[in-house]
Amino acid sequence: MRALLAPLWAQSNLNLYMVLSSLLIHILGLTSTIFVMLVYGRYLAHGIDSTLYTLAMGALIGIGIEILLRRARYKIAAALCAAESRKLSEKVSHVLLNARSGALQSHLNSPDIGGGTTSWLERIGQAVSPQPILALLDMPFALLLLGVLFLLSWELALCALFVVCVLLIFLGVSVHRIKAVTEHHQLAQGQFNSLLKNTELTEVVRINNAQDWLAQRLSDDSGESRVSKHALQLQQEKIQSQVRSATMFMSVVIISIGAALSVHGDLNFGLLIGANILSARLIVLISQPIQQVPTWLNAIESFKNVEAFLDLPEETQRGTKLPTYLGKLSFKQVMFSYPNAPLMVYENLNFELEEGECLMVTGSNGKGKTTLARLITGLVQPMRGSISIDGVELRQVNARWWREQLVYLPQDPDLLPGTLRENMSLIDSSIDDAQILAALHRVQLGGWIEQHPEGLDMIIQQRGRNLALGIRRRIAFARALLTQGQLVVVDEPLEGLDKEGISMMQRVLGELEKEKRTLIVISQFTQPLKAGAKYINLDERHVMQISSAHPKATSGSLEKGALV
Ligand SMILES: Nc1ncnc2c1ncn2[C@@H]1O[C@H](COP(=O)(O)OP(=O)(O)OP(=O)(O)O)[C@@H](O)[C@H]1O
Repeated sequence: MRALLAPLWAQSNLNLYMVLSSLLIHILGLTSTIFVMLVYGRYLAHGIDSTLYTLAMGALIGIGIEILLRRARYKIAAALCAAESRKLSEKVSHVLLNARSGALQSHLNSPDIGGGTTSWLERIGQAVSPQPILALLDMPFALLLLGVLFLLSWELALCALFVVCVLLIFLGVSVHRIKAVTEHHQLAQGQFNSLLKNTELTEVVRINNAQDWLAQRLSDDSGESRVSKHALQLQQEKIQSQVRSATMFMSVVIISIGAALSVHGDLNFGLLIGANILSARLIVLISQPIQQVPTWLNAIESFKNVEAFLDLPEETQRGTKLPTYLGKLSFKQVMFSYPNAPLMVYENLNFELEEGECLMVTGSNGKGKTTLARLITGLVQPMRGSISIDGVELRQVNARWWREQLVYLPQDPDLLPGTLRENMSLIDSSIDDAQILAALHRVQLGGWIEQHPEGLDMIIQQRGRNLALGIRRRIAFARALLTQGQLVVVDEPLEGLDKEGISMMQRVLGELEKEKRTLIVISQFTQPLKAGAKYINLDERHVMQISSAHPKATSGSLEKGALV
C-alpha cells in the first residue's frame, strides 16, 4: 500500500503544497456553512440588503478560490502520479529486457500471476492516479469538520460521529467481502484473457475444426468472468448505496435532533442548516477513500506481482569480459530441469571441447537438444555443475560480451519488428549495408534481397512469420554470422532449407570449421560425421560421454550428406 501512495512522498516541496492547499480547500469549504449562518443571523435578523450582497459576494469568492485550488492540486497530483507510473514501468521494462530469460519465462507462464506486466501496470495506474490519492489526502480533514461541528453544537457533533461510526462498520464488512470477490474476479478475468489470446491462433482453430470447442470454452470462461464481474459490481453498488443511505440518515438525525434543540432554544436555525451541510461533507470525506478500495485491492495484488517480477535475477552485465575467446567449452556434471517441470532434462552432462573442435549433438524429440543450446548461450542456467568457457565459469561472464562470441542459429528463430537492416545490425549498430549484404550473399539470399523492391528497408512483420521458414532461417543465420563469434551453435541447421540451402549450410559450416571456429551442430538426425568430430547422443540418459564413433546416418539425413 505504501508503494501505491508513493506520489504522496515523492517530492517534498510539491507534497507540502498539496497538503497546504488541502488545508485551505477545507477551510474554504466552510464558506457555505458560514454563509448560511451569517445570512440567518445578520440578514434575516436585520433585513439589510447590502449585508446579503456582501455575504453572497464573499461566499462566491470563497467558492471560486476553492475551485482554483482544487484544480491546481489535481494537476500537481496528476504530474506526481504520472512520474511514479513512468518510474515503475521503466523498472518493469528494464527487467523484461535484462532478466534471465529462463526465470522470466517461467515467471510469466506461471498460472497464478493474473494477466502479465501490461495488466499489472494498468491496474496499478488506476490506483496511482489523482482521484484516489486526493481522496486519501482529504480524509484526515474530516477531523477538522468534526471539530467545527463540535464548536457549533456538541450534541449534533456526537450524532454525526455516531452515524459515521455506523457507516464505517457497514463499509468495513462490505470491504471485507469485496476483497474475496476481487481476487476471484481477477482470476476469472485472467483465464478469460489468456483464452482470448489463443483465439489469435485462428488458423489452428480452423484447420482442426475447433470452433465449437473454443466457443464453448470462451462461453464458459466469459460466463465465469461475467459472474465474478457482476458480483464485484454488486459489492461496489452496495458501498455506494450505504454511503447514500448514510447521507440521508445523517440529515434526518441532524435535522431531528437539531430541531429539538432549536425548540428548546439551544440552537438557532442558521446553526442547524450549517451543521447539516457540514455533516454531509463529513460523510463525503469519510466515504470517498473507502469507495476506492476495489481499485486499491486490484492494485495491491498487481503490485505484489510486480515486486516479485522486479526481483527476478538479471543476466550478468558486470561480469568478466575475456580479452579474447579462444573457443573452449566445457560442461561438468551439469544438471538441469525447467522450473515446475516433472522431469530433469539432464542429470549429469559432461563434455569438453577444445578450440576449433566439432561436436554433433543428437537425440529424440524432447531429449534436451535445444536446451543444450540455451545453456550454452546463457539463456538458462544449470541447477548444478558448471559450464565454463576458456576455463572461466559462464556465470561469471558478462552476458552481452558472451553473445558477441557466439554464432547461434536457433531452431525457431524470430525477427524483431523493424526493417531488415535493423534486424541484421542488432548486435552491433556499426554494421554497415555492405557487411549485411555480404552476409546475405553468404547464405545465398543475395538474389532474393536484390529482387525485393524495398531491399534492406523491407519491414519485418509478425516476428518474421510472414516470410517463408527457409528464408527466415537463412536471415537468422546471416545475422548470427555477422557476430564473427568463435563458438558456432546451430540448432537443426537443415530445417526448412531446400537443396540449395542445404548445400549452402554445408559449405558455410565447412568454412567456419576451416577458420578454426568451435562448432556445435544439433540435430535429431544423426548426421554422417567427419572423422574426429565428437558426438553426444542425448537418448542415453545417464552419464553422457563424447564418442568419436561414426554413427549410422538415419534415412532422413542420408541424402543430405555430411554437414561438415
Ligand atoms: N520453457 C520450457 N519450460 C518447461 N519445460 C520445457 C521448456 N522448454 C522445453 N521444455 C521441456 O524440456 C525438455 C527438453 O526440451 P528441448 O526443446 O530441449 O528438446 P529437444 O530435444 O530440442 O526437442 P526437439 O527435437 O523436439 O526440438 C522437453 O521435455 C520439453 O518439454
